Amino acid sequence: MLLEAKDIHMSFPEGDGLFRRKRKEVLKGVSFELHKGECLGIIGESGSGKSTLGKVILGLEKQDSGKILFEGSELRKQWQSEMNVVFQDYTSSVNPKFKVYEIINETLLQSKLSGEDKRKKIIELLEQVGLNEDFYYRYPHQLSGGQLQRVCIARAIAKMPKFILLDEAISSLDVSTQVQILDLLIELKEKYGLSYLFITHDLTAVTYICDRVLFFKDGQVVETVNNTNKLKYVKDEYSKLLLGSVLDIEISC
Ligand SMILES: Nc1ncnc2c1ncn2[C@@H]1O[C@H](COP(=O)(O)OP(=O)(O)OP(=O)(O)O)[C@@H](O)[C@H]1O
Repeated sequence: MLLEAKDIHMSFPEGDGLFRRKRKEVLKGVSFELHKGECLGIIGESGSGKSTLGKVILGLEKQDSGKILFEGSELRKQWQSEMNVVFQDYTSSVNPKFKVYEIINETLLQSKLSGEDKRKKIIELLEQVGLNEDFYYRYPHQLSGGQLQRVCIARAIAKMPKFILLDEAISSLDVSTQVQILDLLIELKEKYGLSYLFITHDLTAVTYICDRVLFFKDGQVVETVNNTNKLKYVKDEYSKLLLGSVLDIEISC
């Protein structure tokens, strides 16, 4: 087991001033397991708490209660460097004043590589995501959306993490670029044994890349499908609704 979430609860303050003591529960007892080398999809409607769950896993938000275990350990310091993230909004997740090599170098700052070795490593990473040396000195505005998302993926894999959170990582791209990025993610997963948590609204992408999928509603996992080829056999009413609205299939009862 790579990652385990056990009964995660999370709430945010609601309202202003005096009323800020009121809290809104966004995660209501979320539990799941992510196996090594698998891609687990989390699909659910907007506002259901998917990104909040991602942030709790990355340690960007602190849960009210519940445990996150990585390789059986709760000690975040030990495993923080084994995780990385690719967000939907590639333009705001990079510093526009940074050149491509500086963006990738953000993950390599602690590495002992220096000078020519670091340059070689960055070029190697660019090649791994289907780019090349020509992109090294370019600024984000000189890249297409797909190319910039590839740079973000290069930054995410630079230290060879075991786990990458993909939060709507393809949603801002056009359909043909989405397929290219999904193919790249599948290739990297197989090559390096990476594990992904793939947060999305997009069921087609789920069937393309995910091994298993969690249906998420109102801060809770309402159903887990262990084989994405069997999506049409979902039992939960919400999962059926979600599937029926996206896929033109008859959902079995
Ligand atoms: N920092 C915050 N402070 C207060 N409320 C927040 C905060 N972050 C998220 N929320 C609220 O938590 C709920 C869940 O948000 P979240 O972004 O996790 O949903 P989501 O399922 O990822 O939605 P989407 O698919 O639209 O990105 C929303 O009602 C949101 O307004």
